[in-house]
Amino acid sequence: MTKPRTLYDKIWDDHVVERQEDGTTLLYIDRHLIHEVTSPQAFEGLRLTRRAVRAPTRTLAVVDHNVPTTDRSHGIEDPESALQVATLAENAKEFGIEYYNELDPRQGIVHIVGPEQGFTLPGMTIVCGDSHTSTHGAFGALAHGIGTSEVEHVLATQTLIQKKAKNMRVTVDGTLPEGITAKDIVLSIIGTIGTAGGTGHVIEYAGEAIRALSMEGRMTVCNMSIEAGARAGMIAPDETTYAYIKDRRRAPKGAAWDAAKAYWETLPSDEGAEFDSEITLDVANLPPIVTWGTSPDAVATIDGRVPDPADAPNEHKRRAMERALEYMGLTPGTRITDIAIDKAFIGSCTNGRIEDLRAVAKIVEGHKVHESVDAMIVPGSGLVKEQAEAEGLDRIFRAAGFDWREPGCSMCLAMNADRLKPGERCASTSNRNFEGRQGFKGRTHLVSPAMAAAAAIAGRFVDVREFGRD
Ligand SMILES: CC(C)[C@H](C(=O)O)[C@@H](O)C(=O)O
Ligand code: SF4
Repeated sequence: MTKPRTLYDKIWDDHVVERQEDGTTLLYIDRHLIHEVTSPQAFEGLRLTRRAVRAPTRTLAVVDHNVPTTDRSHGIEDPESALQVATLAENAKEFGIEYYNELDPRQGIVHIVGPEQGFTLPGMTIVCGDSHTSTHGAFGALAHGIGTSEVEHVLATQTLIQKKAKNMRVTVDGTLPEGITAKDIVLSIIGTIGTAGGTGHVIEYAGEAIRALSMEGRMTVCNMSIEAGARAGMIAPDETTYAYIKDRRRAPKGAAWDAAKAYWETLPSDEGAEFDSEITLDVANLPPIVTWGTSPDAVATIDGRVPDPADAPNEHKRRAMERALEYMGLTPGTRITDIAIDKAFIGSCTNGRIEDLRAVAKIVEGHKVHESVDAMIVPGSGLVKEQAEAEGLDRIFRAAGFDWREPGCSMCLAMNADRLKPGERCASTSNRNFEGRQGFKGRTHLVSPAMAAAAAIAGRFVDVREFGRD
């Protein structure tokens, strides 16, 4: 009998090109996604050494971080962004890589585009010069971010030097209550294990609450694995996965589909496979989660209050909490529902997919954005935008007073014109709430799309479970 293996073990084993005694391994890379921020020097490196891209068809390039989310049909005004975008376009052309420019309907945030195109498939190794590459793990792939020098290495060789991480399993039991989402699950996981809880590990998410999630929800969970410190997050493929992939443009067809599916079905962790660490959570009574601080593990529940540093377990924690509260402009003991917001941002690779927008539409239909709030919705891709418009969601958003934008990363990280002003407070569906993340001195509260939508309307955080009842 061979030793039972995890999903991670299996994908790893199937991609080893060579392994040295100290564990240093050359891994084959199936898919490489490229965006404008982390690729210019990598292509420059290829040029300097007169190398080609080893496997152009395994590489896909798209602009997302720098693109403005306003009308771009007349070019990009900001010279720096225009240069970043033009550079990617030139590099893709010169090296023969498929490229979606800012006017292409397939353009969008790289982690939304890969799955949409069927470029992301189970059992694959997938990398991108971007930390949220973990998103693709939702398909039962081993997917993680890499640095720019590694981007060059993958472009040139289609391999990556790695050491194997440990296996961690997070089992999420229970049936998710109405109005509670994948975002609340992952924020609650991070709140439980902390931002270093997954360090050195690849997390496999399992359990009935994970199985019940759509692919969109699974992507939201895997997306934030990086915020728990993990190298990657993954979910074993199942019928939900196959139904999402089938007939996508780059997915295998006909006999190739059958063969691929037969392989994918061998991937789930074997019974008795050993995990180096295990966590179990029950979400049957999970309330909506709102972050109060400047780290994604600073979580509170909607019915809770801003915590008091006096209750911190140690001096170091107390200081960090004090600093976070000062930055966030919050006082200990304040009810979360008494926190007023200035902006709402709905979008990002965490929550910029069609299902997220449907959840928002359900909340905002027939309501108006609060007079003191500026609210924007940025679809994760052109295809998400098209789908939302085909369903009439954009009309609901506009009628409620939301700004309906062109796809991109936008205010998730403020690399374009979409940003918070100093002191502004935002209900955001993105994944990071660090100081300055959404603009200098901007204040970010991470929430689910439904919670951001409800806050935009109420002007403060409210419980989506009660929203619209009165
Ligand atoms: C710009 C890019 C390198 C960065 C990342 O790696 O995650 C960005 O996408 C982010 O979310 O901070
Ligand atoms: S949406 Fe945000 S987290 Fe995702 S890739 Fe863009 S900047 Fe990074």
